[in-house]
Amino acid sequence: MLELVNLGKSYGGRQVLSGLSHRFEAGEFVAIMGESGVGKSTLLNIIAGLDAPDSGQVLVDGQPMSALDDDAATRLRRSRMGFIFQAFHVLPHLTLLQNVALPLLLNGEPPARASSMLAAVGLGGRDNDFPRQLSGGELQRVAIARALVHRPALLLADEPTGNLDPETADGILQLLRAETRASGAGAIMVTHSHAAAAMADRILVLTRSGLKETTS
Ligand SMILES: Nc1ncnc2c1ncn2[C@@H]1O[C@H](COP(=O)(O)OP(=O)(O)OP(=O)(O)O)[C@@H](O)[C@H]1O
Repeated sequence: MLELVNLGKSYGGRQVLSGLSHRFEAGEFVAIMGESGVGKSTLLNIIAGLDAPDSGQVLVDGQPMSALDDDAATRLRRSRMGFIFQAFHVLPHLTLLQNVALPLLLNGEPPARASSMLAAVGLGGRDNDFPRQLSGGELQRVAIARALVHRPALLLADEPTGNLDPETADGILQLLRAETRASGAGAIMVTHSHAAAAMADRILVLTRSGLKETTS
């Protein structure tokens, strides 16, 4: 469903991605690992359409993202993708419930599932709290609930368990797996954690020469 064709990206004359091609199948859970600074977040941002490649294409269901106008790209992201970013982008003036319900509201769907998603990430009963009342790990769990609430076809996650203790991280990873399996969603998860990567269907390592499959 998602294909990267010959992607190139540089910042200020420094080449980060070069000639990167890869095909992700629908419904597979893929972990991307690699050295700090190699371009993992850059790649995820390009897939998410938040950053543009200098060259090459991102194809979604065979269609180049670059061929979509801004409205169509926004609709595609909003309805088909879920995002968990390193900076959680939780909106401070909305309650936790309102934050999690946002993707449903933007897609014109009833917000019924938002409260149960908060409970699923261990924040049951805190619907009316505000983000300022939460720890970093709790905020991350709100971001995870929001990324999954509209059952996206593709989940993009940048270090989704980076701020969590090992036990909470394990619970969240199991939730990510269960939710994506239940809805047939694919996931691309950038992580430095071998424990997190171990639950993926495939582990890819990003190096200067591209994405390489690994068995460990
Ligand atoms: N907006 C930007 N402007 C300039 N340089 C950038 C920008 N975004 C990323 N870079 C540079 O691109 C390189 C790759 O960054 P990126 O965040 O993608 O790496 P990463 O593999 O995700 O690293 P980490 O594992 O440390 O999070 C880095 O050298 C970074 O400084």
